[in-house]
Amino acid sequence: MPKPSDTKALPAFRTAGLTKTYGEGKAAVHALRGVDLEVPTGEVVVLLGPSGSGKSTLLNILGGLDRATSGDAYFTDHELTAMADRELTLYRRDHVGFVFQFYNLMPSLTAEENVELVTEIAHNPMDPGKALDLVGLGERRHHFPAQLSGGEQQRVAIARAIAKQPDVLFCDEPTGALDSTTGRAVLKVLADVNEALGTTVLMVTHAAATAAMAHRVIHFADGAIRDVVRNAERLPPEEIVW
Ligand SMILES: Nc1ncnc2c1ncn2[C@@H]1O[C@H](COP(=O)(O)OP(=O)(O)OP(=O)(O)O)[C@@H](O)[C@H]1O
Repeated sequence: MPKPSDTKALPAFRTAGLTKTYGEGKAAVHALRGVDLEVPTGEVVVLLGPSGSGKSTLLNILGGLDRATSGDAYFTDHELTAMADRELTLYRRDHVGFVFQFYNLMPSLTAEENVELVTEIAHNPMDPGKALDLVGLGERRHHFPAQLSGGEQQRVAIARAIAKQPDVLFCDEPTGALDSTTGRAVLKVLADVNEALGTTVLMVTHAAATAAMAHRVIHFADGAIRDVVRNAERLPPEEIVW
């Protein structure tokens, strides 16, 4: 799939009537029950909602990791819901970065080598050292994950995700395993990446206070959007308390 050209004016994502049902019959779980959503390009968007309300399911569909049951989902002008598996793979490879609660770093590789795993196959990568500089870990590039704190390991995972210069960064509970001070440092890195690179950031979190750093907050309940709030003023991550 080519890099979208002149798509700045298009929303990063649009969905209409998006549903996802796991299983069938009496065992069916309706994880998404008709989601109509718009995520503007370049924004930090936080998804909040009770456990089981469908946040990760939505993130996984928009990230090309899972498929919807019905409805439409677009990334810019590309229809994700119409893509063949091969196209979805290319979409994930060329446009999307993921940051999860657990960092999934290779323990036998240094920070820099973990980032290189991605840059070696990426379409338009940045220098791994630059990615580590951006997350404040340039000096620790030769350290192994076991020599880094949880927050530092998460920053390596963020460096790995941004090194391929994705259009979108999906973050599922990126601070879930971290204490609040370390979590704030990680959120600051995400805000800095959004600011410096214009990367759209879509973040699922249980830490409701995180909403204060977002351009837009989507409240989820029972597989649907209950409310979308645009923050008139955003709080710097370092001022967020939870
Ligand atoms: N692979 C699956 N098979 C069956 N049911 C699933 C599967 N994945 C998710 N579900 C169900 O779909 C619903 C939505 O799950 P999802 O993980 O999207 O919620 P969530 O809002 O992200 O929850 P949490 O905040 O706890 O992570 C839940 O009822 C969950 O049990």
